[in-house]
Amino acid sequence: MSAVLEVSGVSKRFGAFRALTDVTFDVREGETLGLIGPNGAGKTTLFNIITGFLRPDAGGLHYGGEAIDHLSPERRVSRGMVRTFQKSMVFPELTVRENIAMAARQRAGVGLRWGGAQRRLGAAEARVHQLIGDSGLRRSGGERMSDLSYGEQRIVDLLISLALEPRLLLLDEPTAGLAQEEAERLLQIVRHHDARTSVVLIAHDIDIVFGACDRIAVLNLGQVLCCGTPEVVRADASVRAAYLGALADS
Ligand SMILES: Nc1ncnc2c1ncn2[C@@H]1O[C@H](COP(=O)(O)OP(=O)(O)OP(=O)(O)O)[C@@H](O)[C@H]1O
Repeated sequence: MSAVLEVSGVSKRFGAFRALTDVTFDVREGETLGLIGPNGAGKTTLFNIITGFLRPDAGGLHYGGEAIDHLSPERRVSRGMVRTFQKSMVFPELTVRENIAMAARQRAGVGLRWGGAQRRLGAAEARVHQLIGDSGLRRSGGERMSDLSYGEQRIVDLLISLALEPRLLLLDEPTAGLAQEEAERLLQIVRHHDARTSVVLIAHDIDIVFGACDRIAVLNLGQVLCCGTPEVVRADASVRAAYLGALADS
């Protein structure tokens, strides 16, 4: 399996504080990679570097085989890198369908070019319909976002991201604050994502990460302790010592 993203020797300081030190790992085509670590381990800082909001002090990134360190966040998005934030980004006054449709139309390029606009609009609408239907939301799409539960809004956040048909989807704590059933539904959507999309998932809930991810990278104090399959990570002595001691009992 080839790598869609390669992070090589990335380091980042904030003043004298080392937030990341020599971080190296890759994200492979179509996989879901979990990114875990205690509070302050550097997970969000790493997302900020991958998406271009922060520049590393050392090291670099390759995306689709190309160095992207010089690319702005906007250029990275236009190449299929999509990120969700810990806070919901929907428009509360618009309906579920309208929120997702904005993303689907942007992806389809509707409104940017005249030629074939009608066909692209039709394809975008079909995509919205399919995403809502496959989501298990039990909503028609005509409801205003503000009338949905918090958990349902987070699921729509994910559908908006998927409507952009990302090549690399970066999910920052998408299940935080969700009831168990909603978290499982959201992860089911992630698991059944388009096989061409690679996902990096930050989550604090160990059961969620071990259940949903093909591989897991463990950060601790800004360093990668281990990166491998759930079985490899679960068996790693340094991970157990630093972070997953509780796993020994599970
Ligand atoms: N802009 C900044 N200036 C100074 N320190 C920062 C800045 N951004 C992050 N840090 C520090 O870097 C460390 C890593 O933060 P980061 O948010 O990346 O961790 P995290 O693993 O995402 O934590 P959490 O799980 O709590 O979200 C923390 O100690 C944080 O206080």
